[in-house]
Amino acid sequence: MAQQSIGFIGAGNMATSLAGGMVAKGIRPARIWMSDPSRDRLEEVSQLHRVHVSTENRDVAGRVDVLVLAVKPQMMQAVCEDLRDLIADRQPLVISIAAGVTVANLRSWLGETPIVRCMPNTPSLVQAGATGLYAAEGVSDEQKAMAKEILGSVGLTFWFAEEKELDAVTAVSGSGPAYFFLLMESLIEAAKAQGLDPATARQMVLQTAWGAAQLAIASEAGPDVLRQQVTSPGGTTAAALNVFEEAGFREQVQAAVAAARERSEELAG
Ligand SMILES: NC(=O)C1=CN([C@@H]2O[C@H](COP(=O)(O)OP(=O)(O)OC[C@H]3O[C@@H](n4cnc5c(N)ncnc54)[C@H](OP(=O)(O)O)[C@@H]3O)[C@@H](O)[C@H]2O)C=CC1
Ligand SMILES: O=C(O)[C@@H]1CCC=N1
Repeated sequence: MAQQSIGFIGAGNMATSLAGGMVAKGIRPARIWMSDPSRDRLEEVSQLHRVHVSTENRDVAGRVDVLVLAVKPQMMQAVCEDLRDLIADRQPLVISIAAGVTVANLRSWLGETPIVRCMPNTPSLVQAGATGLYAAEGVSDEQKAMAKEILGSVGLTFWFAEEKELDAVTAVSGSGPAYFFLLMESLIEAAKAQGLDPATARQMVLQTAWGAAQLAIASEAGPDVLRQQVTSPGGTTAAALNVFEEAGFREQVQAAVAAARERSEELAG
């Protein structure tokens, strides 16, 4: 990977997942900077990943080649406007990971600079991320390659030609890990309710989730076929799946993803 320095504005869950994943992948921590108002948080991140930290966003934005904006969407305007003069001078590649915040929003707050919007997810921490990317007009091929290299160091990357598509990406892969974690939580609770001890319940559920994902990735067959292979006619799986189907599980997933997409659109303001 090239030797550009990378700065994160905001050292929250997603930024630390990305930075931690990048360091674990072999990117030198000395190339990574992070800023956040919380000294405690920065101390924790620097202990864990050995990256440079600062409580001053301008200190980070003034020294890096690639600036990753990783604050909550609601904070983005104030954060960008504070950096506007530095951005005008330095013209770094800006990568925003914020849900819903559009290139038009970012341009109006930051001024002219190359902008890539992306939607990563927290499994990036273990190099198992999935990131959707969209390059605004004016981003060079070299800058696109740089963005792909950074996000690609922590998982799979997918380019989208239309910015609007990122709302669907947010609802599917951005928020998606939480849907699977909810299923894991619920299955652990159910296992405990059936009398398994908590530690065993947790391990068995996580191994089952990991195994199912690995099998689905490795297999040519789709998840529908793999589901059928588990489901013996008149057996236990059929009894469980009937409960899910009767409760409208599929419709609930459709509605949940539509709600996430709608929220992503609302965040654009
Ligand atoms: N979490 C996820 O799975 C994903 C999140 N995202 C996007 O990533 C962004 C961050 O989300 P997430 O990591 O979950 O949120 P967090 O709240 O965990 O992280 C945001 C961080 O920014 C800090 N912060 C607040 N104000 C400022 C400021 N003025 N300057 C610098 N840092 C500041 C916050 O500090 P404090 O807590 O003290 O306010 C917090 O540490 C969002 O825009 C979200 O849409 C995208 C994909 C997935
Ligand atoms: O919940 C959120 O808004 C962010 C975006 C995708 C995942 N977390």
